[in-house]
Amino acid sequence: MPLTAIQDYFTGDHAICYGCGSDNAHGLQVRTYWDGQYGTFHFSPQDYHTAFPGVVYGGLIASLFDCHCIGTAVAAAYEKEGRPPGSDPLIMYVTANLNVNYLRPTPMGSELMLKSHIIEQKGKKTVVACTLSADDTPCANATVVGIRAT
Ligand SMILES: CCCCCCCCCCCC(=O)SCCNC(=O)CCNC(=O)[C@H](O)C(C)(C)COP(=O)(O)OP(=O)(O)OC[C@H]1O[C@@H](n2cnc3c(N)ncnc32)[C@H](O)[C@@H]1OP(=O)(O)O
Repeated sequence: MPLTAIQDYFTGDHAICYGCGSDNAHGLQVRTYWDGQYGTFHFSPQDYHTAFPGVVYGGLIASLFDCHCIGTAVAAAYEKEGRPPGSDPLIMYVTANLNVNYLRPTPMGSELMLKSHIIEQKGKKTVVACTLSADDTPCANATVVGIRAT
C-alpha cells in the first residue's frame, strides 16, 4: 500500500473539498490509498456523526463513499496513463451518480473500513464499487460513476 494518499497530491482549489480536501478544516479528510487493485480508507466516526443511538448517520456514509470512490477513479487513471499520481496535467473526476445500499446499521464505536475497486474505465467514465465494513462485517456498499473533468 502506498504511503501517500491520492488526495495528498491535491493542492489549491483541489484541496478544499468537504469530503477530502486537506485544506478544509471542517471536512471529513477522506484519504484513498490505492495499491493498484484496491483503494482503502479507514474512518472512525465521532459522537456527532450519529443518526440515532449507536448507529452512524447514513448521509455521512454516502459522503465517505463519494470521495473515496472518486479518489479511486483518479488514482486508477494516473496508473492507466503510466504517470506518477498528482503529476501534471492534473487528473480530476466529478461524481455523476452515487448509489448506496445500506445493508445493516453501521455501529458507532468501530473503525470503518472502505475498500473500493474499479468496475469500468471507459472514455471519460469510470465506475467504482466500494464496500464499507465495521468489525469485518459489510454494513453498506456503493457504486459511483465518476466523469473525468480534467
Ligand atoms: C486531481 C483531483 C482533484 C480532486 C479534487 C477533489 C474532488 C473531490 C470530488 C468530490 C466528488 C464530488 O462531490 S463532485 C461534485 C458533485 N458532482 C457534480 O457537481 C457534477 C455535476 N454534473 C456534471 O457536471 C455533469 O452532469 C457531468 C460532468 C457529470 C456529466 O456531463 P457530461 O460531460 O455532459 O457527460 P456526458 O458526456 O453526457 O456523459 C459521459 C458519460 O457519463 C455518463 N453519465 C453522465 N451522467 C451520468 C449519470 N448521472 N449517471 C450515470 N452515468 C452518467 C454518460 O452516459 C456517458 O457514458 P458513456 O456513454 O460514455 O458510456
